[in-house]
Amino acid sequence: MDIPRDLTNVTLYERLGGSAGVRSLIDDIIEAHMQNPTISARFLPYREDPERLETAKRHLCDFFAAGSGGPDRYAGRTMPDAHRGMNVSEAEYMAATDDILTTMARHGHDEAARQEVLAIIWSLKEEIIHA
Ligand code: HEM
Repeated sequence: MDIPRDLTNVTLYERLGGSAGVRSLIDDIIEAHMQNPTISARFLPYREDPERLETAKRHLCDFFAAGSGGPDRYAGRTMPDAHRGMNVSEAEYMAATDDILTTMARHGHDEAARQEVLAIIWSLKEEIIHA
């Protein structure tokens, strides 16, 4: 007999495709940041420093995974610490958010998943801008 699958028990992390899904999202989100005129200047220098880029991507993956119900522990800095001194503006925050949601849509993630991620990002706004 088929046991009906209760979709409400599927974590956001699983719906994002687990570790591999999150990694491919982060790769494409960072690429989008590098091509977004509002924030590219913040991210393009990382092209010249692949090791630093990889560390930042690893932290971003862990952060995303830990925040969406995955098994990973986040070992990066807190949001105010990571963005301190950058003086990130509201427009930059909106541009980054837009890249994240657009990339999720391109990866086929539905409205519900995008809304959940948006809610998390929104809750962090005050910790990121003008930190
Ligand atoms: C939209 C919500 C955002 C989230 C959830 C977020 C999250 C993160 C996380 C988890 C890290 C890794 C911290 C670490 O390596 O210890 C990070 C690093 C970074 N973030 Fe954000 N961020 C956001 C928005 C922004 C914006 C708007 C900018 C600039 C326009 C920005 C610029 C950076 C940079 C340059 C780093 C790398 C710092 C470094 O390697 O020294 N972030 N962010």
